[in-house]
Amino acid sequence: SDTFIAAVYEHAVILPRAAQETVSPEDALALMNKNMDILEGAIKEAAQQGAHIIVTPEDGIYGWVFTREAIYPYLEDIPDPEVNWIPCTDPTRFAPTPVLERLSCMARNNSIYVVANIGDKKSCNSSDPSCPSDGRYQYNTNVVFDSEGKLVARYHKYNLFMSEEQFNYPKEPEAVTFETHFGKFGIFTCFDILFREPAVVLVSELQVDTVLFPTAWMNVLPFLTAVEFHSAWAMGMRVNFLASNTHNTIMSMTGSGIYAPDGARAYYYNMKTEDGRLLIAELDSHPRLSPASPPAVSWSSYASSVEKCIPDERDFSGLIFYDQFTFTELTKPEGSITICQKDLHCHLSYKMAEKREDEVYVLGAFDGLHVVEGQYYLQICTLLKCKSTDLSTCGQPVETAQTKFDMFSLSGTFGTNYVFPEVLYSDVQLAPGEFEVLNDGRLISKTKPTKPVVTVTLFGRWYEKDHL
Ligand SMILES: NC(=O)CCCC[C@@H]1SC[C@@H]2NC(=O)N[C@@H]21
Repeated sequence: SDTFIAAVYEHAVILPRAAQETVSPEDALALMNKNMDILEGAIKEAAQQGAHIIVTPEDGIYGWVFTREAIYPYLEDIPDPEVNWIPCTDPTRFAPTPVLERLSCMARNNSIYVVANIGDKKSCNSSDPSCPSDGRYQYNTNVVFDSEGKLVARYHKYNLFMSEEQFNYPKEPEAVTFETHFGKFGIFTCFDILFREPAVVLVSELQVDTVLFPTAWMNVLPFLTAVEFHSAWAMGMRVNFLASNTHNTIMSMTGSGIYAPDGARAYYYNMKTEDGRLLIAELDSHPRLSPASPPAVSWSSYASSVEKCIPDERDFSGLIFYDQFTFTELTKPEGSITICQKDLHCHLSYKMAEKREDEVYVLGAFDGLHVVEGQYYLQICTLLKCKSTDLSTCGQPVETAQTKFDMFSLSGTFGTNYVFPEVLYSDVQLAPGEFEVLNDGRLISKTKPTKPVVTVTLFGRWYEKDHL
């Protein structure tokens, strides 16, 4: 088919009463069934609305903050999909797997692909020198069932966040794909998105059309809020991206979406209530073949051609999420300015509808290794609103703005081809259809931006530099 209907469900997970305590297998299953009751409602509704596939969140069936022992009763031994198995019709073929059986039946009974995140366990012994002392590997795992309930994909998360002490790393990254009549799919989980393997391999080498992305994502402004970063990854990598987040406002977890390469088709961000939400939208099955497919981008072309920047005494430093940026203030209502850090030169042309006295914007550059919660090399050019008119607040999280821009054009001399374009309006709103990336690397407003701007950012990841 040329198009398909995608669904993602943001789920307010029912958490175990004390995730640090070990419960019986019966109590573990009872909690998982409560979550699956809600997921089943969403799956039925999605199927009724014609969806071909639905994604549910990471940790969506049992929650988080477990110890290694406490999560054990929640785990099932998930076979390799090669075994060709429909748990719904053949539940006793392997060791008891009530969660796989129920998920498989939800897919089969509703004729829809179902994507879920659960825990896998694999026993091992001393013949394996890496076998953990408790005699088992435990993996954070995504599973996919096709519309007949067959297990078609199993993916073990490779980039665990802050080590996720309850889980093991798989020995090698797994690039998991499967084919459907509505395109080729790849799958990875949450923190994986910041690294080359398996995320970039799936898109750049295995050429998937759509990425399935269960996540439990804590939002961090100004660049790493879920809807902002995940939609930017879809655009930068030129794939469809189905992001299903958990919903827990205390943990700043909200933000799910159905993203196409040219912008969001549907998204949900809600820090006001504890409601989950089903999103449904139509996507191209093969977005690269679509006439709307954005062109390949030469990211540093434009910025390399403009006047080089000369450090100015008014430039200053500030931290954004532990990284030291170099900033320059936008002092005029319109203009063209540059800022540099190391090899990265960032260039901005802009026009504000009016220059307000009570809001300050800066252009910032960062070229360096981010070292908090994992190491990853970044090159970032950003236009952003400061928290107050005091320049020492520039880089602190800001959600709202009142300044409207008539136009913006942002570019940088990136050393990497992996650059994710972000535009975030006031109140954590995206700007689908209102901006684009030109093939010379400029991120430009297509029309006059309709809402006040919080940030316009080119977020570059330079994977080769992570370990230098
Ligand atoms: N479950 C996960 O793997 C969560 C990782 C996503 C967190 C993103 S990536 C780095 C930022 N730090 C946060 O606290 N949230 C952001």
